[in-house]
Amino acid sequence: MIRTYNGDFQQSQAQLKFGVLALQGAFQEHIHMLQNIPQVSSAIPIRKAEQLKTIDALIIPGGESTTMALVAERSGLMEPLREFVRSRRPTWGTCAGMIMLANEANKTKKGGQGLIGGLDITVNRNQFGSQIDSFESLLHINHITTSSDDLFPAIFIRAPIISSINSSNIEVLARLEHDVGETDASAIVAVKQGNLLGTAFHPELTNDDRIHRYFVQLTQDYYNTENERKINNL
Ligand SMILES: NC(=O)CC[C@H](N)C(=O)O
Repeated sequence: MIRTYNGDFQQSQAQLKFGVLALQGAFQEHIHMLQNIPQVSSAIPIRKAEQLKTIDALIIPGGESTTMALVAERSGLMEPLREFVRSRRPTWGTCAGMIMLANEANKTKKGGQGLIGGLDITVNRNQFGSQIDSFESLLHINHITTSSDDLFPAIFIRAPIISSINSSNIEVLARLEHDVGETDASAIVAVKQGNLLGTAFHPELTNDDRIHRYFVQLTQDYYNTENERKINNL
């Protein structure tokens, strides 16, 4: 028997509740992907701070990080989102979502833009400029792909890159692998730091749910360990 986060005993697997920030951008696609994963009991759009208390893990989708930050600030969500990340609950940002999770962003709008923070990285917004707005690339991703036969189809749309890693706790999960315009093949496009994930691309726009499954597994492992720790301390 597994004890879930809220202390209930379940017969089989932990049933995890996921939220997807739904202020703007590609949130519906994430919700659909999550709903098809067995350990996920619910995947709901998050628009209010109170809803954050009801979920075990969060995805921040792609879209436009400046708009997302503005709406989050207006809805009183910015500080609760920071608190969610500080509480160590698993959080994954894709594209604009990764920008929101970065501690530092370059090429921000005039006067800067609000960030949730948590990932000790610097991101360059709109790295590929208008010349290469969108492209698809097959990537090796740590923990996700195992050989050159099962690479991940990564869709980049006005994407950022991770221009600097500012902590030894960051694990690089993926690099571009091919030069794209002026951007070198070594550019970092996916990272992990504890329970935080950041991907510069859009896995929810593919048919490949391996990163979603990985995120769900990471969430399940985290709560299993937490519960064991709590039970041992009883
Ligand atoms: N597809 C995306 O999420 C684009 C990100 C967008 N360029 C931003 O800066 O927020």
